[in-house]
Amino acid sequence: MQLPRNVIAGPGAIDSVGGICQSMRLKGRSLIVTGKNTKKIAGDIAAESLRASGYDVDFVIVENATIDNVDNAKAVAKEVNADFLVGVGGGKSIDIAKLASTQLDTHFLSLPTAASHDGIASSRASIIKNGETVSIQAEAPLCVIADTSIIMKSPYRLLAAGCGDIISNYTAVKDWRLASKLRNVYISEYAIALSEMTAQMVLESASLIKPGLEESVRLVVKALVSSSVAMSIAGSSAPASGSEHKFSHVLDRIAPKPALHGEQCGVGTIMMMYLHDGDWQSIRDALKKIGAPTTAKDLGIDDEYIIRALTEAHNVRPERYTILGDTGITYEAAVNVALATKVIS
Ligand SMILES: NC(=O)C1=CN([C@@H]2O[C@H](COP(=O)(O)OP(=O)(O)OC[C@H]3O[C@@H](n4cnc5c(N)ncnc54)[C@H](OP(=O)(O)O)[C@@H]3O)[C@@H](O)[C@H]2O)C=CC1
Ligand SMILES: O=C(CO)COP(=O)(O)O
Ligand SMILES: [Zn+2]
Repeated sequence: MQLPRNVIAGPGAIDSVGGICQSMRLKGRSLIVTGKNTKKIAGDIAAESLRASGYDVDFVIVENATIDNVDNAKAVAKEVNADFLVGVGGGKSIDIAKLASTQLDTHFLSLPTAASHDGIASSRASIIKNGETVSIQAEAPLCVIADTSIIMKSPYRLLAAGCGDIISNYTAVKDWRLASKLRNVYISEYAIALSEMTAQMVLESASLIKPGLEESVRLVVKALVSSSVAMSIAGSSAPASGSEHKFSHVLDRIAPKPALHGEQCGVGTIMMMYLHDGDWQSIRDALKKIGAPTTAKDLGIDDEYIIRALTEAHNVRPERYTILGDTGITYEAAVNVALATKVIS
């Protein structure tokens, strides 16, 4: 069970990165893995704090979480003799730093700049390999430093997406339980309890989650960490990634302009909860209250891609059994699901 040693969340936390690294007895050179926007928003601040504590700092700017970009980050780390990596940004930057550091057998710190996904503290990395998103076992961050002032200032859309990623735990757990009954797949009741509790917390607090509220940020950041820990307890993303994530991963591949990961997972959860004969309306109502997408139109994705992603989702990670089964959903049935749940009209 891989868990972070420290999780520090609060306003201005990023200014203490250097001191925190010293307190954990990290030495030498650091490589910051960040995006083009997040370098300016947080990467440069982290670098200043690291340099003030005597660390050398280099940067690698990344975009998509592909295996090539992981390899490139490793090459740069070797070139600059980095002793540890710091992922600063959204899920992609953090996942690249997470897998690169694991494969380099060195430490990494996770500095999320948005509460947009639940990989901030997990020991899993979601990486695109041969066009498909695969979930790879990595090492959990040594430390998570979530600066709630930076996260507060991030576009609210990112926070709403993070809520979608957490609410998706509902169908992920239902799929995992189904896999256990039909395929005797190992499940962890601890991981399930934590994963479901986290989703329930967000669902029940939906009316408190609003733009510009520090309390909303704290609530969602804590939930994202809990969801991450559930994956680490399970040693797999299964408690947080089921049929709804398969749907999102197909959209990432086929949609001309995919939406955010958590947004797509939220919409996928509405439809997969319908397939599970669960209370999809409460899921939809909560996402609407939070201001997260509930329809294809909200996602900015044409109906045809929603239907295609539904019919192809079962092909993603076929070893992970879900409500979609081995042969998936037919075209007509996919249209019915999307219409019944008002995802398309
Ligand atoms: N490993 C795991 O357990 C998990 C992994 N994931 C993965 O995480 C990814 C989704 O993460 P997500 O964060 O949605 O996607 P991204 O990392 O692509 O971030 C989305 C966008 O938000 C920008 N951004 C981030 N923070 C800020 C900020 N404070 N202000 C302004 N813009 C900001 C990023 O900027 P920039 O361009 O600079 O990066 C990027 O353009 C997917 O690849 C998914 O598979 C999701 C859940 C779990
Ligand atoms: O996004 C995740 C959990 O929210 C990770 O899931 P995957 O293993 O499907 O990439
Ligand atoms: Zn997710």
